[in-house]
This record gives sequence, structure tokens and C-alpha cells, in this order.
Amino acid sequence: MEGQAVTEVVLLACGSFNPITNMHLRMFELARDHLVDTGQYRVVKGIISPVGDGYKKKGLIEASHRLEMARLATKDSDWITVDAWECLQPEWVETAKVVRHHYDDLLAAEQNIDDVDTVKYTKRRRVEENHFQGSSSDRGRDSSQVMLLCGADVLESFGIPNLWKQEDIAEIVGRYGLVCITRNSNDPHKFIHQSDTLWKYRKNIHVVREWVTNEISATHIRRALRRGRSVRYLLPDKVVRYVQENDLYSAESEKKNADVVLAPFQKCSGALSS
Ligand SMILES: Nc1ncnc2c1ncn2[C@@H]1O[C@H](COP(=O)(O)OP(=O)(O)OP(=O)(O)O)[C@@H](O)[C@H]1O
Ligand SMILES: NC(=O)c1ccc[n+]([C@@H]2O[C@H](COP(=O)(O)O)[C@@H](O)[C@H]2O)c1
Repeated sequence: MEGQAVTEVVLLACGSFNPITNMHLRMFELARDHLVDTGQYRVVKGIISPVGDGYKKKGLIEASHRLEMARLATKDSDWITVDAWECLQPEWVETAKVVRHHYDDLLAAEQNIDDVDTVKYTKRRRVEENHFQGSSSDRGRDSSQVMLLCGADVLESFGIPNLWKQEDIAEIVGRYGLVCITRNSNDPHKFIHQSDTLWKYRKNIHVVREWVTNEISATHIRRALRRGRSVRYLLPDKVVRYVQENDLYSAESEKKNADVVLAPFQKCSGALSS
């Protein structure tokens, strides 16, 4: 690997985080180790972006609480942060737009750094666009990039009819890149093999094997909480305390959005499941 340029990566995780769990935080550590191991990347930042209330998923509590819990969970991390942009939008924002927003933020920050070097900025935009159109095999290795971080269930949800726009999937994997953590019985490699779009951009998809198989999910946590069971060690202690102090997650909160007439994408996204 000697002499090879290292790309700086910002990992972006989008989700309900209802509530944030230890597994959400672990995803970042797994992804960072994996990318660093390739010798091609340096992970400089992790961003947690909770979905807005407009997502209207059943049982989704207010964004202000989900945001605060994510902030408490990441308080002691020196690289994982929480970003409120997505959840402050009045309407639900498609994930491709969220990734684009953070990529533009990154570009703007870089542009501020090399303010005078406008040539570099313009050249970089051109390299990225050429790459996405398939005319380049190199996406500009000396520049930073944003990668979407998700579990294998999200990758597999790309195959659910009407849930994701094809152009959004192509943009996420083609222009940005994806780090996918294995989850339960999902087989990301098989899924990538079966999708022409994912296969085309397979070099931008990093599958990370979680060897410590676990069934931690926010759904399990909410269920335990409304039954008065302990969730300690599944969530950061600060989050457990916040849940208790604010009396979050009851039978009542799980009914939230239950009577909402869902858009097709929401019907497929498990919004109807309890
Ligand atoms: N145990 C896990 N293993 C791998 N990925 C996970 C795990 N738990 C959550 N994720 C990933 O974290 C991201 C955010 O997930 P989300 O907030 O929807 O959590 P969740 O536990 O899947 O929620 P819910 O149970 O409410 O559907 C998604 O990409 C999801 O795939
Ligand atoms: N078309 C899309 O962009 C699309 C569709 C479904 C879910 N998502 C995102 O996936 C994340 C996880 O959603 P679920 O909690 O429903 O699994 C959320 O951030 C949501 O916004 C995006």
C-alpha cells in the first residue's frame, strides 16, 4: 500500500434512532475498523442523522427526544456526532438528499480551507461527476467523501417495490458509497449479486461482517420498556436515564402514527409492524 493516497471518509448513518442503541454506536466502530484495514481510507467523522417526524413511522416519538438521546449517547465520543438538519425539515427527506446535503457541507468546508484554490474545487466536482456517469474508475482519491452507513436490512429494503427511487440507489452507491453491517439472516453479498445497480457499483459497497451476532433493535428496546423491563447495557446509561426521566416509550407512544394514511414507501418500510 506504500505511496497510495488515503481517502478521508465521513460515515453517515440515517435512521429512526427510536431510541439510539449501543448497536447503532457499534456500527460506526465496525465500519471504521473495516475501512482503515483496507489501507485506502481514514475515517475522520461519524454523523448520526435521526429521521424527521414527517417520516410518520408507527411508534416514532418526537424528533426532539430522539435527537437528545443521540446527543447523550455520543457525548463521550471523539468522532461520532449528531446532526439535526434532517429531523428539522418540515417534511420527510429522502436519504439520497440527506447524503447529498452532508456531501455539500463537506465540500463547502473544504472550499473554505482552500479558498483561493478554486481550480482544485472545480476539478474535484468534475472527477466526481465523471465517475458517477461511469466514465472514470477513480473518484478522486485525494479528496474526502461521505459514505452511507447502514445495516443489511436497509440494503435489502432497496429491493422493496416503490420504497426507494432507482436513481437514488444509483446515486448513493455510485456517487457516494455504502458501508453495510451484516444483520441477522440478511445476506448482503447475495443481494448485491442479484441487483444490477448494486453489482455495477459493488466496489463502492463495503460489507462488514458483525461476528457477534445479535438481535438488538430499537423495536425490542421499545417493547421491553413498555413492559417495564430493564434495557440497561443495551443502551448507553445516559440514554436509559433520559428515557426514565421523560417517561418515554409506553403503550400509548407505540400507537403514535398508527392511524396515519401511509405513502407507498412507508407501507413497505415496516411502518405498519409493531
Ligand atoms: N443490530 C443491528 N445490526 C446491524 N445494523 C443495525 C442493527 N440495529 C440497527 N441497525 C442499523 O442502524 C440504522 C438505523 O436503524 P434504525 O434507527 O431504524 O434502528 P432499528 O433498530 O432497525 O429500528 P426499528 O427496530 O425501530 O426498526 C439502520 O441502518 C439499521 O439497519
Ligand atoms: N427512499 C428513501 O430514501 C427511503 C425509503 C425508506 C427508508 N429510508 C430511510 O431509511 C432509514 C431507516 O428507515 P426504517 O427505520 O424505516 O428502517 C430512515 O432514515 C429512512 O428515512 C429512506
